[in-house]
Amino acid sequence: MSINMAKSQPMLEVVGLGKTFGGLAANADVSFSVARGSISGLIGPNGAGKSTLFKTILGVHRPDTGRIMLDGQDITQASQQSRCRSGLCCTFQISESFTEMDVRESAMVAAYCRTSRRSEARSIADAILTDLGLAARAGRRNSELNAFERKKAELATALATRPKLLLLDELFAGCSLGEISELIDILGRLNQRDGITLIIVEHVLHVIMSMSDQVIVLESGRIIETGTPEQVSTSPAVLKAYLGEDYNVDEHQQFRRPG
Ligand SMILES: Nc1ncnc2c1ncn2[C@@H]1O[C@H](COP(=O)(O)OP(=O)(O)OP(=O)(O)O)[C@@H](O)[C@H]1O
Repeated sequence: MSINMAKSQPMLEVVGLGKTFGGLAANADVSFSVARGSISGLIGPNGAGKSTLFKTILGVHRPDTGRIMLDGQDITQASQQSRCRSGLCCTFQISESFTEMDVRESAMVAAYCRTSRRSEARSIADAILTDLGLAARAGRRNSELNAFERKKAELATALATRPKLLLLDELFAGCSLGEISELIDILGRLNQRDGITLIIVEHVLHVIMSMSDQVIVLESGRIIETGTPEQVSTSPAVLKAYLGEDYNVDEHQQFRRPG
């Protein structure tokens, strides 16, 4: 494959993905693609199917229909570990088994996905902790961190796998305005400086609208709109999904809840 072809190839391509639980279609005929080096926002009302889609992309769920291509490689049947080695990772809450580890050890465990050498895993972990402003907490147990430090430790652990595509599930939830702005700076750096492609699921809509190159909107398991933040924020289908039939569009045609 020529270099130009590789560059134009999407980082992620999802085609006709479907996942049902019992009789409920949590995702139905979901198709979209994510450009290399871009930031995509995935939004939708509660129960729209966002987490199910993330989990299916990550290999937690097996889809009933459709396929998933990561950087040109079909990963539909791949294990979670193999997806991680192929460069797909998510931020996940530090589980019980990690709470008694220190911050550096958690990141080192993740770095072993890239190297079997302890010294190298340690230098990967330390470089990331320094970059995220967590170096001074490297020797602290995860259980000793405050909520925001815990989020950054989760991000550090995900980054230690050296992802090319990182899925972020509600990273901004519960953050103060100052913390939101710090996270936006960090994610911008990871995207612009390191070339990491990002997909962000978030209920904090102004974050999605300010950061994303494209926004994908799910409702009842199906994509109802894909476009730039501007296109999505004025889409009648999106307004109806969020606000119901009786929505009003303000004089700036902006997407916001009334009141
Ligand atoms: N493991 C499961 N077993 C059965 N039903 C499930 C399972 N996971 C999700 N669902 C159902 O699938 C639908 C989509 O759920 P999902 O969590 O993907 O939505 P969401 O958009 O992430 O919602 P939220 O914004 O509230 O987190 C919901 O009706 C949910 O109850």
